[in-house]
Amino acid sequence: MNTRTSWADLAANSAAESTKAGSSANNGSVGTTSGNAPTRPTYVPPHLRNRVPSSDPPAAAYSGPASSNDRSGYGGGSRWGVPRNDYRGGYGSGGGRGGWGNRGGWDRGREREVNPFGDDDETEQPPSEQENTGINFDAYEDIPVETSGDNVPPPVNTFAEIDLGDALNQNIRRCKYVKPTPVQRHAIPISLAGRDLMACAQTGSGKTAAFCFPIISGIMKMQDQGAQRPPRGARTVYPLALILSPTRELSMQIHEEARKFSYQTGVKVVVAYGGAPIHQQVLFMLQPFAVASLRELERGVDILVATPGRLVDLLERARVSLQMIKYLALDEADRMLDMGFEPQIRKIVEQMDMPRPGLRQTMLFSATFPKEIQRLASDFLSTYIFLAVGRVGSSTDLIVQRVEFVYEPDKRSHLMDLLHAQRANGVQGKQALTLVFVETKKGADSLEHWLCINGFPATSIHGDRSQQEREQALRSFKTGNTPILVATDVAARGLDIPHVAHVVNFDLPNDIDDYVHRIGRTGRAGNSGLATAFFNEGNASMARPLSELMLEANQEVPDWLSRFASRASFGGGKNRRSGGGRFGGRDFRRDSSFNRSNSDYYGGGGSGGGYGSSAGYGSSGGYGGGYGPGVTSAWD
Ligand SMILES: Nc1ncnc2c1ncn2[C@@H]1O[C@H](COP(=O)(O)OP(=O)(O)OP(=O)(O)O)[C@@H](O)[C@H]1O
Repeated sequence: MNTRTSWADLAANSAAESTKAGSSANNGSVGTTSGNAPTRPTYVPPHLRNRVPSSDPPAAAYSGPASSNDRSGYGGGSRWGVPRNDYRGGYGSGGGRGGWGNRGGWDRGREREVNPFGDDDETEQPPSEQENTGINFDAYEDIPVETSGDNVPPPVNTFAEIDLGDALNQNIRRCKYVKPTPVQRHAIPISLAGRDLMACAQTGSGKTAAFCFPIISGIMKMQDQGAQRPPRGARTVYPLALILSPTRELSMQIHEEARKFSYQTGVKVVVAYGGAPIHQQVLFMLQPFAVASLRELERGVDILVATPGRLVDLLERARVSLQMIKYLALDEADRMLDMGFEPQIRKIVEQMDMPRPGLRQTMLFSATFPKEIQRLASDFLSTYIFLAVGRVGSSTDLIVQRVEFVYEPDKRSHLMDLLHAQRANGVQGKQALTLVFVETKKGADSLEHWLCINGFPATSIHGDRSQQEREQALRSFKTGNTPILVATDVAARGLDIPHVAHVVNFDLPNDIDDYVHRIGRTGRAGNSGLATAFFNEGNASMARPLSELMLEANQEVPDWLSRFASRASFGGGKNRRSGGGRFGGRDFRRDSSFNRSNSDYYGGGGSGGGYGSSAGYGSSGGYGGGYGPGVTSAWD
């Protein structure tokens, strides 16, 4: 149960944490202090922002700390010309242009590995259980867990109980992970036992490590057993594991995490993701950077982290072969299998040279898993275990949720009121990190502009921004240089940004699962957070799923929303609650209406078919669309 405080207090508390944690990064930064508008010498309006000067050189395969004028005419992610202080030393670039890169991992010439922890002096201090590990374990003590499938391996309580290998265990300690989170307690033994897995667990509950640890540990074991690897330097590379995610930023984040977990294990992790808009990309593929990065990749990859579009491109150009894949992980698996991505995923998994289910191990993870998507996903799995941790498809009750009725034309001034109050309650006048979701890219640009001219340093992330702008915006937000990030759904899933105090759904999404992922950018790893949604008649179809979700998460549902919910006709395609709207998400194999043919879904493996069937998926725009006419998908 939440200890309720006002939203401003919550935001202020979180800002206090932010201040502590981010003080070095923020040191002297412009735009986060006091209520006055910052000095903005070089503001560039949104319509000029994507004009990348043609003289802008291709990014190098490695870049150290950059100077402040290397970005398209404006300095910080804020576009205010704020001096940049948000580069992490030693961070391999991969360029801002997408493409490839082992981002700072291996010095491939000499096979010397850059320490991703920056603790080269090796004075390792094992953290005590009291020490702040980023996870508030008490919040997870009584979390409900449900598993189904044959012979489910028992969960563990500690990392020590699992044979992950010394090097990986040391990295877990370096990450200050004292004990496994609930999803890790269950998922890691299942995966180590070689079983396929479909796992649902709440946002921010540690799913990345849950799929990375077994993969890294498995590859280490293969190395110990002297497994044959293809020769390095070949034009085609043969990764042993593939991790797919829907956005570039999420792929980069998974890569960074995986690189930490695999430090000094001998396991090599490389990321490949989409980059600039297609016309620039074609041009860019001819640039030396692309060639250099491909060469880098040719020096070896064990785990390839990728977005689907870029991977298809690489497969078609025969730069990557999936023949040797032993592990396939789909993060945000329900998104990866919805209308937008499903054909690409089928191509990668079924139509290229990847080993069949049963010959590889497949792990699907998400916080939401609608039954229709579970059914689709079963095509990719063999005799799998379904794991549900927490109220799946639900939000965590660590997030205080507010819904406010705001007419469309009043949204901006209402947002302004929230931000002013938040600033007044903030720590030392600092703005708490606030993530504002809007529906369209244009809407993001225009709100960002409006916030900036009204004294709130903001930046934005959406699909029309270049990759380097997107990365820069994220950095600028993380460091607090621009403590407001206006985003489309491209930032809704997976991004782990510490100290986000407040998520504002300026425009509510059309899909309740998207709402769950969006608000999950706060209240992560056991910390509290606040989510405010602006609701009006245009969101009537969300009234019912939203009020149900809030009730489930012990939130106060305003009377007016309940009235909307009782009026709203329900049963529309998009707002089915994940897993059937009850605790645990539900294994679709247990639902007789999904088992019409009486085939043995517990047997998994290829019997699932049924895409486009009368189960409802694929009809009326299908699940997970949510983009109105003229709105292009925010996804990569
Ligand atoms: N065992 C652990 N101990 C302490 N911190 C952990 C542990 N496992 C993960 N974390 C931290 O918890 C945070 C959230 O983890 P992660 O990003 O994997 O969540 P997630 O479940 O994938 O969220 P989402 O559904 O939003 O993608 C990260 O900062 C991660 O480093």
